[in-house]
Amino acid sequence: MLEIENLQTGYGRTQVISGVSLTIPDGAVVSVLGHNGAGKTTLLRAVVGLLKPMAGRICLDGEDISALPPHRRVDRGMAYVPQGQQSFGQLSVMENLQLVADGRRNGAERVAEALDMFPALRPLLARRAGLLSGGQRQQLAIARALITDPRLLILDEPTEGIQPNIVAEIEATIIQLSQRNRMSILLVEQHIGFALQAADSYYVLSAGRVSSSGAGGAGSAADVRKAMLI
Ligand SMILES: Nc1ncnc2c1ncn2[C@@H]1O[C@H](COP(=O)(O)OP(=O)(O)OP(=O)(O)O)[C@@H](O)[C@H]1O
Repeated sequence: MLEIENLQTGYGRTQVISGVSLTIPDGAVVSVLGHNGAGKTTLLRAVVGLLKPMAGRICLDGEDISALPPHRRVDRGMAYVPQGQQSFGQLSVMENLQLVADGRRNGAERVAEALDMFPALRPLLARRAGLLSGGQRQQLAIARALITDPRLLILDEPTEGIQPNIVAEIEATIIQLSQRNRMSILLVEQHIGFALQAADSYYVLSAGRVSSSGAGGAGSAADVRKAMLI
């Protein structure tokens, strides 16, 4: 579904990603691991079109989308949930969902389906998003992305700073989206255990390059720790 070929990108003249190649097959979960500052978020920003490639290509279903702006990539089935559980704090949970659903075909249905993935949000629909816990806000952020009916869901550290019981719910939902809904998922994740449990394959980024990659599953943890020198 997505092929990144020898991607180089960064900020201004500063190159952060120095030749990354990565493949996400249809319906697969691909985890990207790496230390702080390795370039994980920068890679995701390039995939969704918020950063231009300095070199290399990004292909979706065989088509080079490197020059497409972010909204055209969303039209083609990409959804991006950035780090930090972003939502409109002054608006209610329902209003946050409605904002994405408005003007979309089957908007109401899509909201209901997103809430089915995160039933814990149902009793909170009237609450201001700014009053939610970090974990609830993350669930809302992913639910908003699901309303766009993505084929490729891109998640930046969805479990960062979240209490363990909600981490488990988010993890279960991600695995369910991939296994039941056949959604492809690109996941940046700090928890090596979850990143590998959920993943069909993994890539470790070090200083903007892939230092290790392989099949997902708990059996790869030793290789990942070695690549990350931990
Ligand atoms: N807007 C920016 N302008 C200039 N440099 C940036 C910008 N954002 C990030 N960087 C630099 O790019 C490098 C990679 O940052 P990035 O956020 O992609 O890393 P990361 O692997 O996602 O780290 P973390 O786990 O801390 O989120 C870092 O050296 C960072 O300082």
